[in-house]
Amino acid sequence: MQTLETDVAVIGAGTAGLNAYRAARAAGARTVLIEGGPYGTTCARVGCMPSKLLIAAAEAAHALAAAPGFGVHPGAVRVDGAAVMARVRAERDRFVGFVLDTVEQIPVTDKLRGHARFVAPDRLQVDQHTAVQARSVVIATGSSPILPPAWLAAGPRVTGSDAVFDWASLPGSVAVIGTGIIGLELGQALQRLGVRVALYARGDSMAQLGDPAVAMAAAQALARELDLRFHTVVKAIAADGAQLLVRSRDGDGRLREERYDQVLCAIGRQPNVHQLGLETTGLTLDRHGIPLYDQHTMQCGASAIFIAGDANNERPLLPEAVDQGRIAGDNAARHPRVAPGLRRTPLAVAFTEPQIATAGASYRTLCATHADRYAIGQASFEDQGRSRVMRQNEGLLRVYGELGTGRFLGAEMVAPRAEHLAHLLAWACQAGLTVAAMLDMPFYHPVIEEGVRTALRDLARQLERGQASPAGPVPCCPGA
Ligand SMILES: Cc1cc2nc3c(=O)[nH]c(=O)nc-3n(C[C@H](O)[C@H](O)[C@H](O)COP(=O)(O)OP(=O)(O)OC[C@H]3O[C@@H](n4cnc5c(N)ncnc54)[C@H](O)[C@@H]3O)c2cc1C
Ligand SMILES: NC(=O)c1ccc[n+]([C@@H]2O[C@H](COP(=O)([O-])OP(=O)(O)OC[C@H]3O[C@@H](n4cnc5c(N)ncnc54)[C@H](O)[C@@H]3O)[C@@H](O)[C@H]2O)c1
Repeated sequence: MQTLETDVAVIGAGTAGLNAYRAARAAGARTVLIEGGPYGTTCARVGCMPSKLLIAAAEAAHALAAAPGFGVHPGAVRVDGAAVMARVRAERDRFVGFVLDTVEQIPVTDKLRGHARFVAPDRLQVDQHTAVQARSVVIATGSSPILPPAWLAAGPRVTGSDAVFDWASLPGSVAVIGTGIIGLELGQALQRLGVRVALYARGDSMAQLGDPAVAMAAAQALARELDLRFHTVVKAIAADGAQLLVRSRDGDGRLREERYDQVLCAIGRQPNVHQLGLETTGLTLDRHGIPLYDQHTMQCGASAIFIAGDANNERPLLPEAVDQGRIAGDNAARHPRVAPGLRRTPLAVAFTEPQIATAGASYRTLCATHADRYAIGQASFEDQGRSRVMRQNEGLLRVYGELGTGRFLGAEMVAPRAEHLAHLLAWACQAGLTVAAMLDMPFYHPVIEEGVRTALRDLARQLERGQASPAGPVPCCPGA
């Protein structure tokens, strides 16, 4: 057993960990980066990038399927599943390669392989080979898919999303459990690539949406092409020859048994904090076992331990892992002189079609923080000019503004090209613009952004009237 002394130890060489490492080094600290799994990051290996590669293939197939609506007839479309998956893997490997190059450039003496766990607040045990004595520690251990053992017992055809990107070809049928971002993105992509897909949702939530009106619009839009089973509980999964038998019960109590080639379990991810020996640190944990921490410094209590990225479950998204990792690494190096870092306006995009996006304060947050002190404006995309031109005229945008000040607070939407609308709105939010100031901005024609203007005009009217919502009291019931 060797002992290693350092200023900062970073646990996890994912996106948050790599950024923490760089920031700590830039602040002049001796830093050790500890990785227990493969290098390459979740984003590049099994997250953002391979999922968007699969979605890109699905968009190509969908564009052909939608072409006759414009009078364009491409002929018989054939999806070569093996070729689709080969491209996903090849491009994925290329993205992973860039990360591996970065890791390769880190001095060997700064890298340690193995799983780390605390044995004291300032001491880590890495596998059985190294004890690390550190002035500060950054926890950047990421998250893992939740996979119920009872479902996994049905065999290797029950998987989380990680396994999808290693499929050699496309299966004939997939049951997707969960209508969070992963379930919807992958479920729709597979369906568009010709796979028979059914999505099981125990409630009626849609991705990250909290606004019931937008969630309903999203459900309506996606149900046009997807077999969405709301209020349906998966009771059991069993092996059935080469297939899987899925037993479910719907909201009316009806039992169903159906066969699929694969089950994709997308019921959420949990932070990797439970095998870390946190009980030896004296940190106060929340009810999920995550240390309490300051969202501006990433510091856990008054300790020299910092937590960043999916590990803290605050906003488990790539840009957040970057920012939080940087803040945590910088403060770990400077401890005890920690300082708040830049936390940006929340922004999240689900790459479904239509896309689902949230920017600024979410509906659920406003219900908690603003109660009846905010108004809602909205715009439907059904008759929106440019959306109709593109035959993508579906969706709903709801924008929120503060009564009294007229300040723009946030938005939830299901809309064509929502990734761009959400950026626009998040920037306005972070700049602290009022709704009136936003309406003074230029809008071209014909563009989807004109839908934003329609919603903002509606919001301006509601703010003018001093009303909490266009249709009476705002139904503040998260998940409704
Ligand atoms: C299918 C999918 C699609 C996604 N799409 C998007 C998207 O489009 N846009 C977006 O913004 N976000 C997306 N995300 C989320 C994004 O990928 C994550 O938020 C981000 O990668 C988290 O980075 P991280 O550094 O916190 O964790 P990771 O990159 O997972 O890094 C954690 C590292 O810690 C290591 N580790 C864990 N425990 C220990 C230990 N005890 N000792 C040593 N090492 C340890 C792990 O091996 C891992 O390498 C997606 C996620 C998934 C799963
Ligand atoms: N485009 C993106 O930015 C993107 C894409 C993919 C993933 N991600 C990140 O990954 C995280 C994890 O995604 P996710 O979709 O796995 O989790 P999620 O938490 O977003 O959604 C999980 C869903 O599964 C449902 N669920 C839970 N238990 C269930 C059960 N027993 N049966 C049926 N449904 C059940 C939940 O109600 C929820 O709707 C996301 O929160 C997001 O931060 C982001």
